[in-house]
Amino acid sequence: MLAKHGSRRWESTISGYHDTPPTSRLQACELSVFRGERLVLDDISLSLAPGEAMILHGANGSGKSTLLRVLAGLRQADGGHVLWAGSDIAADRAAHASRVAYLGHQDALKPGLTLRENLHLACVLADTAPDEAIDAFALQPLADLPARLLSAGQKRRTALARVAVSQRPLWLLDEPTLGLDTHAIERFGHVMADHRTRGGVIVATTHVPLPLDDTRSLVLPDLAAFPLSGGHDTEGLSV
Ligand SMILES: Nc1ncnc2c1ncn2[C@@H]1O[C@H](COP(=O)(O)OP(=O)(O)OP(=O)(O)O)[C@@H](O)[C@H]1O
Repeated sequence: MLAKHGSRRWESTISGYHDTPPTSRLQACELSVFRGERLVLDDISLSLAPGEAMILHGANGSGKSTLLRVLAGLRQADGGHVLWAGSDIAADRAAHASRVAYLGHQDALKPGLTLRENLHLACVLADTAPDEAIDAFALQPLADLPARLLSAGQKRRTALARVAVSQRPLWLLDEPTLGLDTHAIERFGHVMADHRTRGGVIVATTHVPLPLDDTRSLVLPDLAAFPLSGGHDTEGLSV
């Protein structure tokens, strides 16, 4: 358990996140997104129940990061909707932001703050303590070093620890294992399994295998292979 006992977001008996009752579900319905003139996502639908995980596959440029950002509410789709528990996330963006832990390609650490200090704000927002996540990613010996002194893999572990302490039910992870060694990947697998056991949902992009069991998979076609007009003959994708 990564939350402090008695926190707002954690029920003290083994249970799950407060805002992921069994009826909560992430859904994307017929999403389409243009980047500039180019249609990048066309008619993408998905549906994930609490505890489920999905891996997004596809060639470079096929729109995996774009889809994650739309699911996070960081980018608006040009068509279609994203729903959480049946409600359009556009109806209350602040509420959606408070349930999402988003990790992009950048680790977004403050270089002058220590590892532990970098976790502090997420801990305050979630009313959690950092120690269990620090342990989960074997970061104890580094906890009081400024982030600027960490290696690439150590920074990535710290960014993943920040996701873990967030106590957010929806994890959207863009190539989360970038730079991780095999031990760190294994540890990350345990953290993801724990998240799912508590009803958390994961959508992750990756070009390498992730330590996740029983995942759904969505392969995005590379629409750059089609004319700029967006006129192409692929079927809409639905998972
Ligand atoms: N700011 C932008 N303006 C216009 N097009 C963009 C912009 N950013 C990205 N794109 C285009 O959007 C498409 C999808 O990019 P995206 O980053 O979502 O792909 P990806 O599948 O995550 O790629 P990768 O596997 O390389 O990380 C690409 O063709 C890219 O060139």
